[in-house]
Parts: sequence; structure tokens; C-alpha cells
Amino acid sequence: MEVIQTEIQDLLIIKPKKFNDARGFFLESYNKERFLSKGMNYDFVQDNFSSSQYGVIRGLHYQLAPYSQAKMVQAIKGKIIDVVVDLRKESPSFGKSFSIELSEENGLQLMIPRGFAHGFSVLSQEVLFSYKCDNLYNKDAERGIRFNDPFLGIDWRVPESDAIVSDKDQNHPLFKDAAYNF
Ligand SMILES: Cc1cn([C@H]2C[C@H](O)[C@@H](COP(=O)(O)OP(=O)(O)O[C@H]3O[C@@H](C)C(=O)[C@@H](O)[C@H]3O)O2)c(=O)[nH]c1=O
Repeated sequence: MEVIQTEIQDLLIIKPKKFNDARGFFLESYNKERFLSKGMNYDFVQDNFSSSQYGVIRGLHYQLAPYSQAKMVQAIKGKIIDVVVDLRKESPSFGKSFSIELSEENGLQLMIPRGFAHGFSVLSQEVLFSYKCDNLYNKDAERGIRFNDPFLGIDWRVPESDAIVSDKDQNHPLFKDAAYNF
């Protein structure tokens, strides 16, 4: 497993070691000891799985304290642009976004600490998306930021005419009006 520090503090790209053979391949998608040895001390308590078609944009989501969530995310099938926005007020990259392509081909995972809004867009025909969370889902603590907030200027790589966005996600506040505490 390789761990790559991004330009945002504590936001890490993980490249699991892949064992290919005549049957296909094997990889460890999560190993607590290995994560700990690389300084990733997370107590994951919920696993989520979603399926999305081309053009879907989900996000940008987060939960308020005491329900904030760190997430370890990956695309099991297909290709996405995964996006996070740093909402940690004390962070030098507060308000900055980071985007990365995650796909079944590149096998990358993103380790997102608490204090970030998260979303992704779907570039392939179908995507199976899987992630671990270190805090449980809480409906009342759920918050969002508008995915197309011009201040954030995120390139989702999906033309507007193809974008499929839930009513909820179309109506989140802009970054400047969002409430956050972690
Ligand atoms: C996230 C979540 C949703 N749900 C329910 C609520 C709702 O009826 C249905 C669909 O929820 P959503 O539309 O919020 O699903 P979705 O848009 O896929 O939400 C997810 O988006 C990505 C980007 C994230 O970062 C995740 O943390 C999560 O917020 O599933 C749960 O029961 N548990 C959960 O943990």
C-alpha cells in the first residue's frame, strides 16, 4: 500500500497493492494495522455503497459535529471525479477544493478526514462507489454546499446538459452561507 500526501493537510491518496494472476486480481481495500502504521487512526463504524449512472453528481455533503465523518472512498466499478472542500476554519487550505479521478483502473482511494465537504461526479456509464465512515449517518446533522457554487469553481467534467442532480443537492446553500462546525 502506498500513501501519498496531497497538497491539503491530512488528505491522503491511497494506492493498495494489487496482486494480479490468471483468475483476476486481489487487493486489501482496508487493513486497520496497515492504516495505523501510516498514521491513519480511524475507527470506521459504517460502510456505504451506491450505484450511479453517467452524469450523476452527488454532493457536496458533510455532517455537523458531533456527527462529523471521516470517509475512505473508492470507485469499485467505473470512473468518477471525487471532490472535497476543506471546511476546517483553522486550515491554511480552508475553502479550497481538491479533485481526483478515482476508477477501477487506477484503484486509488481517498482518505478524507473530518472537516471536509465531499462529492463526486460520474464519468463512466455506471459507477459502483464504496466508502467507510468513522461516524454514523445522522439525518439532522446532514448539511450540503451547492455543487456549482461559482466561488468554489469545481470542474465536475460533466456537461450541464448531462448532469443528474437530486433536488436536495440543487438547493444547498453557497459556501459563503454554509454553516459548519466539526
Ligand atoms: C448517506 C446516507 C443516506 N441514507 C438515506 C437517506 C436518503 O433517503 C437516501 C439517499 O441519501 P442521499 O441522497 O443523501 O445519498 P448520497 O447523495 O449518495 O449521499 C452521500 O453522498 C456522498 C457524496 C457522501 O459524501 C456521503 O457521505 C453521502 O452524503 O439514503 C441513509 O439511510 N444512510 C446514509 O448514511
